[in-house]
Amino acid sequence: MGVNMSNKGLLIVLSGPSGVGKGTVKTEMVRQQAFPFEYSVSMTTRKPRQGEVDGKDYFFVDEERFKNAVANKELLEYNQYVGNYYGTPLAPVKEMLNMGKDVLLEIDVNGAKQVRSLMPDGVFIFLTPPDLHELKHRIVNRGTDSDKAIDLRMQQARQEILMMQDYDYAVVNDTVANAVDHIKAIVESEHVRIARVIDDYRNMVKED
Ligand SMILES: Nc1ncnc2c1ncn2[C@@H]1O[C@H](COP(=O)(O)OP(=O)(O)OP(=O)(O)O)[C@@H](O)[C@H]1O
Ligand SMILES: Nc1nc2c(ncn2[C@@H]2O[C@H](COP(=O)(O)O)[C@@H](O)[C@H]2O)c(=O)[nH]1
Repeated sequence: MGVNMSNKGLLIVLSGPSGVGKGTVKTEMVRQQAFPFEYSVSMTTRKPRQGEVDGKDYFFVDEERFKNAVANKELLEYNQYVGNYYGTPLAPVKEMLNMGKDVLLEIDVNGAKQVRSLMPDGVFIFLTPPDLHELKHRIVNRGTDSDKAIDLRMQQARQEILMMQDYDYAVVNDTVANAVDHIKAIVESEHVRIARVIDDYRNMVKED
């Protein structure tokens, strides 16, 4: 983890297997106003689920539009996941960070790896389920995926959980309240850490 020495906002990458509760935890952080952040709305070729709103949950696009976005370098990262494309529009992320706002990305582990190599100053948080049985229970209970899609998501999850060691922090989503508190503490301590490093450098320059 590097230190962001500019006045830019903090990039917060929340990743972890599908169904662990990333979206639920993010929504609760917004509801509680746990800390100020902007949410990066991803682009996807997946069809909207019931209740999902274009431009709020995702930008729902067809494959041609997605491939154009890739070709035009409009995406910070992208990945194909269980038959659909998902990617992070770059311009709004850059704009928000430049305005000094913290930006939260909620993306899969493959995308997080790409972001890590491009923006190592971010804070990378892996949300993990208490166990795989509970993960499956959550995906099944969500009621949005076919049996085949559930099997594919569980197969992916087994691979993804092994990548936890590449993250700055792991947070167990046992209860949503615990996960929110833990993420809030991580972001706050990250801001304190950055402020301390900047102060140390300022003092060093003064003393010279
Ligand atoms: N701590 C928790 N305890 C019990 N159920 C939870 C918890 N967190 C989330 N859930 C439930 O698990 C299901 C999956 O949650 P959610 O859709 O937020 O996961 P996700 O990680 O965002 O998934 P995806 O990456 O596929 O979008 C939902 O039905 C949600 O209500
Ligand atoms: N690499 C990216 N992964 C993303 C992005 N937006 C969401 N996701 C991840 O995809 C899977 C499936 O999501 P679902 O909404 O179909 O359940 C899940 O792990 C998401 O976190 C993105 O922009 N880039």
